Amino acid sequence: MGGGLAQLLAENDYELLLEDPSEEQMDAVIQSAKKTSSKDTSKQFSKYSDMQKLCDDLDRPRVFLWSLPHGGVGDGVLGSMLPYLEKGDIIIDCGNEHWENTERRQGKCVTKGIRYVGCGVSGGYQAARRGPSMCPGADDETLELVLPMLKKIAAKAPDGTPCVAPVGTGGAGHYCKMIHNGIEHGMMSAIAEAYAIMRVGLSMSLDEISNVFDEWNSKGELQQTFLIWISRDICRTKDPKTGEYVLDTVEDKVVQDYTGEEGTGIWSNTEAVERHVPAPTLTMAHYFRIASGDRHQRATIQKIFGVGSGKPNDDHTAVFPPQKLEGVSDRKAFLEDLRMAVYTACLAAYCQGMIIIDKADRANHFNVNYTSLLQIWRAGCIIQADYINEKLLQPIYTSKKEKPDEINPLYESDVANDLKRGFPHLKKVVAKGVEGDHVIPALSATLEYIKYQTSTDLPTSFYEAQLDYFGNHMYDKKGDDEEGKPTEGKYHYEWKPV
Ligand SMILES: NC(=O)C1=CN([C@@H]2O[C@H](COP(=O)(O)OP(=O)(O)OC[C@H]3O[C@@H](n4cnc5c(N)ncnc54)[C@H](OP(=O)(O)O)[C@@H]3O)[C@@H](O)[C@H]2O)C=CC1
Ligand SMILES: O=C(CO)[C@H](O)[C@H](O)COP(=O)(O)O
Repeated sequence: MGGGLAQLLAENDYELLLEDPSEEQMDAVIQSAKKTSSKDTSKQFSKYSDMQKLCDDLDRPRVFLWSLPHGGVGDGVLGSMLPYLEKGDIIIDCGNEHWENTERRQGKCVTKGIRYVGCGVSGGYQAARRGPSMCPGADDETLELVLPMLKKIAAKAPDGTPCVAPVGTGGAGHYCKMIHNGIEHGMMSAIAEAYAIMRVGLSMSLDEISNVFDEWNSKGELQQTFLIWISRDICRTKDPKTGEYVLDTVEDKVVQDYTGEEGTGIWSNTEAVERHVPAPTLTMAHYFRIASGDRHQRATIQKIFGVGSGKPNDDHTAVFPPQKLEGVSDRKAFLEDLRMAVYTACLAAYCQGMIIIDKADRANHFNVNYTSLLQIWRAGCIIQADYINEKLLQPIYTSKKEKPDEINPLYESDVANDLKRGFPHLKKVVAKGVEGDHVIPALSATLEYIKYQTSTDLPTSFYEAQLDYFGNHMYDKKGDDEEGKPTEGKYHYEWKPV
């Protein structure tokens, strides 16, 4: 990511002083720039292995931009620079850093007059090279200083507006990028689940599935959705050396949460729970990927259930294998159900993410600029979804000039209508999927979400009774609920007098 951003900055006429633990990596960046740049940028790069020398050689005001693994690495790099930094220097942290680390570092820097920007970057390594979506958070004055440079390199929406804008103060940029990734995980899971339904449930070939994704991407509610258009490409990509579909060679495990490379999935779900925001599309997608990550454990459990050898590499099977869907006489109609089911899950993921941001915004005084945030997500990012962003969410957020106490997309009739419209399609897909033993965690969780989030008659009356029975936790009587925040119940019943 850092290498791509460096090349992009060079192409935009900036001079780059590179620093990396590996000289080879710096050479690779310079070589890549030679091959891929629209002009000769080789004279704009120089390599450093000594932080003091790099700091001395940089023109004032000095701007440091890095893209590092989160946590200790960033702390270490900042620690190695701090002795040489001065008032007015600017650091732009483009990694996926935890927002609390960002705020801690901002606190550390501010005492020396150093400006620290927490800038989430999205779009992957290719966008880093050609134009990413960038989500910077810091005080207004600092953002004003860095925006001209970031605007030059950021992705541009079709109307030319750069996908970078001031998002908020403190750790707001990294916070919003973290939730971007949470939304991304919900969307990815729903699409992966739909892929398997088509492949196994409808016995479709990869080329056929690719065509379906292409159609979904071309019009309607999933139009210009990054994850749909890359799904089209993933399904049709063959390795020219072997003639095999690359997808058919990919093992079924997502390991990022185990390796500690990334933390955004864990953090966004922890945030949801801690802020009391039901976000089941995000959370079920996350549980699904952590279950997938430990293939050895799955194989062991499978053997105990009486299937397979227990060795992760021997088998690609299941105790309850997904089946061809029964009773789908009209494939075209079912594919339309599937399209709407995926759209509904993607929309729910967006809503859940926006609600988490809203809660955190008010609790942490981030002062999030939602119009900026949605502008940032218009192009160059993984959750680009034109209909959801431009047709549904932008009108809602731009109409709220005076920030109300709470911005909740579920309170908005256009979003509500779409979730209502998607519900019967999602229900059909989930019902068929359940019948055929398909693995559909994000889709089924979204169906449940829509049901419970729109009901005032839930089985949780029974749950509350259980809590009161064993724990004297108190309950409210029907009709007692007061407007406002949830409060402790007023009644206890001696269910089993001693
Ligand atoms: N990959 C992606 O699609 C995206 C990644 N991100 C975020 O960007 C950041 C970088 O990701 P990515 O480029 O994929 O990761 P890489 O592992 O490719 O790059 C990490 C960089 O950090 C350097 N580094 C590692 N350890 C140290 C250390 N102790 N001291 C100094 N430098 C160190 C590495 O050096 P060396 O090259 O020598 O190993 C490398 O240059 C992460 O925070 C990631 O979450 C954000 C959006 C998209
Ligand atoms: O930030 C990203 C995209 O937006 C990166 O691709 C990141 O590596 C994805 O990791 P994770 O799935 O663990 O969030």
